[in-house]
Amino acid sequence: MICIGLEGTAEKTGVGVVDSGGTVLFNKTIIYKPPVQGINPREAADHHAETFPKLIEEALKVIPKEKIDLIAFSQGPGLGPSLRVSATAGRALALSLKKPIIGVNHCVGHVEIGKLTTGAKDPLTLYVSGGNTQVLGYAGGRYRVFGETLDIAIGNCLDQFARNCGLPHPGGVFVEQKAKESSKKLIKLPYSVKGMDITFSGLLTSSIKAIKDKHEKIEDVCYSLQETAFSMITEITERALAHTNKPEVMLVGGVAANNRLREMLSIMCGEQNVEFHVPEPQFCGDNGAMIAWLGLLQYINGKRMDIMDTKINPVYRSDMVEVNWINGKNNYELKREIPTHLIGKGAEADIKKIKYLDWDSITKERVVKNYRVKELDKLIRTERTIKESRFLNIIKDFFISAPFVYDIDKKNTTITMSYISGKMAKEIIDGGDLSCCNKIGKIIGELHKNNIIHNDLTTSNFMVEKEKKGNNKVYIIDFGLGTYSNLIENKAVDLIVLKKSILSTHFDKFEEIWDKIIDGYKIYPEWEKVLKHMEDVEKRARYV
Ligand SMILES: C[C@@H](O)[C@H](NC(=O)OP(=O)(O)OC[C@H]1O[C@@H](n2cnc3c(N)ncnc32)[C@H](O)[C@@H]1O)C(=O)O
Ligand SMILES: Nc1ncnc2c1ncn2[C@@H]1O[C@H](COP(=O)(O)OP(=O)(O)OP(=O)(O)O)[C@@H](O)[C@H]1O
Ligand SMILES: [Fe+2]
Repeated sequence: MICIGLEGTAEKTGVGVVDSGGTVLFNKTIIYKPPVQGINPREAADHHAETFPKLIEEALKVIPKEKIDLIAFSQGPGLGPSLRVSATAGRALALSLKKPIIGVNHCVGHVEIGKLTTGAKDPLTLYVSGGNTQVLGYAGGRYRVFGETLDIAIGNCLDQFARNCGLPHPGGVFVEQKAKESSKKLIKLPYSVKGMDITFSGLLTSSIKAIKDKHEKIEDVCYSLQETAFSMITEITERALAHTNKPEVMLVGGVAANNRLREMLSIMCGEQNVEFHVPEPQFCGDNGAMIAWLGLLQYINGKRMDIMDTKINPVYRSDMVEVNWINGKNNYELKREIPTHLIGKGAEADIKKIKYLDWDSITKERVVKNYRVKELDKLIRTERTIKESRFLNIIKDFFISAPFVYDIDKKNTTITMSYISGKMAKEIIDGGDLSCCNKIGKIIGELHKNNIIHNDLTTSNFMVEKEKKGNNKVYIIDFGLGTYSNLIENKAVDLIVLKKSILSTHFDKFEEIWDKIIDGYKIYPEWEKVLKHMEDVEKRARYV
C-alpha cells in the first residue's frame, strides 16, 4: 500500500510518499520565508496554495498516480489558514484519484517518522519545534504529555529573539551560528523549570533586554540563550525519564537540527544509560513523509474517515489521538536501569542508603550534569541543595511530614537525610490504593497556606509509609525547585504541574485521584481562588 502525505500546518509545504513497508519513496519540503516580520498566516496559506500543486506533480512523476492508495494530510495543530489549504488540497487529490483520505495529527507524525527512521521502539520523545515543546511517551493507548511548555514553544522563543535582533528566519538556525562565534561568555538568564514543565517567555524577554538595554554582544547572548534553554529542556526530559523509566530518548521537531541540543541530550542519555535517537535532518522538521507514514499506520489498523471528518483542528493535541497501531499496554518492555549501588536516581540526584550515626539514612547527591556548562551547572546544584535543605527544615514548623536533614555538604552538593521506608505514591496509586491522595492534597494546602511553592509536584515526590496501626503516613520530598510566593498564579501553576503529571501517569484514574487531592487541599482557605485561577491559566496556555 502506498500513501501520499501533505504537510501544511505552518509555513512549510511538504509532500511525501511512503509505502507500507516503511520505505520513503519521495519527500520534499519548501519553506516560505517571510520577508521581514514573523509568519503572516495568510501569506503562508498562499504559499501552500501555490506550492502544493507543484510538489504533488513532482511526486506523481516519481510514483505514478495509479500506485497511490491513500491520501493523508495534516489536520492540526497549526495555523488555521495553512491547515485549510492543506485539507483542501488533500480532499481535491482524494476526489481526483478516487482514493480514501485520512487527516492526521502533526505532532504524532513527528514521533512516528522518528521511530520509523531511527529504529526507536518505545522512546520518551522530546518534540521541539516552532509551535510545540513537549515530552511525550506512549502509555495505555495514547501518547501522553509528560511535560510541556506552559507558554511559548522553544522554536518560537528562538525565532522571536532572532526577529527582535535583526537575524533572519528561521531564527534557530542563525542563533546556532552566532552562538558558535561567541567567546563563551555566559550571561545569567532566567532558568525556569517547573517539574516536567517549562516556560520560556521570561528567558525571551531577558535575552532581548541583554542586547537592547545591556548592549551585550549578540554572539554571547545567542550562546547564553542556547545554553540556558537547552539545559532546561534536557533537564525536563531527564526528569520525565526518571519518572517513566523509558529505555530510550528520541529527539524530533525542527529544533532537533541543533547540534548543541543533540550533544546535550546524548550526554544526558549516556549518563542515564539509555539509548538516544535522532532522525536525519529531513525527518526532524516538518515534512510530508511523516504525514504519509502516520496515515498508513492508522489506515492499515482500521481507521477510516469520511470527508465530513476531515475538518481541520488548529488545537489538536498529541494526547487526543487514539493510537490504534501499537498493541498491548506497552510495545516494548525494557526499562531504564538504576545502578545497583543506588536506591534512586532522579533527574538531579543519586540517592544512596547509608547509616548516619545509627540511623537509617540516605544521601542525596546532586551529581555533576555534564550536559550543562560547568558554571551554570555548579550554580544550579549549589542553589538547589541549599534551598532543599532549608525548605525541609522550615516545613517541620507546619507539621508536614518530610525527611529530617542531618547534614549538608555544600561543596559536594550533598544532603544527608532520614530514610523513608515506604514506597513512592506513584507505585501505591498504580497498585490501586488511593488512600494517600487526600493527604497529598492536605500537604499541598498547608504549603500554600504558608506561601511555599514546591514547583515539582508529582506522585514520585510523595512517599507513603504504612504505620503499625494500618494508617498511611505521607511524606513530601524533593524541594530543590521550591520558592516562596504569595501569588495565586504560582500556587495555580504548582497544582497544574501536578494535575498534568497525574493526567499523563495515572490517566485511567485521573478524576478520582484529582477529586481526593482537591478535597484535601481545601484546608487552604483560598483553595477556590486557586482552582479558579488554574482555569484561567489553562485557558491562556495552548495546552487545553
Ligand atoms: C505545528 C507545526 O506547524 C509546527 N512546525 C514547526 O514548528 O516546524 P518545524 O520544522 O518542526 O520547526 C521549525 C523550528 O525549528 C527551528 N530550527 C530549525 N533549525 C534549527 C537549528 N539548527 N537550531 C535551533 N532551532 C532550529 C526554527 O527556528 C523553527 O522555530 C510544529 O511542529 O510545532
Ligand atoms: N528520604 C528518602 N528516603 C527514601 N527514599 C528516598 C528519599 N529521598 C528520595 N528517595 C527516593 O529517590 C527518588 C529520587 O529522589 P528525589 O526526587 O529527591 O531526586 P531528584 O533527582 O531531585 O528527582 P527529580 O527527578 O524529581 O528531580 C525518590 O523518588 C525516592 O524513590
Ligand atoms: Fe512540526
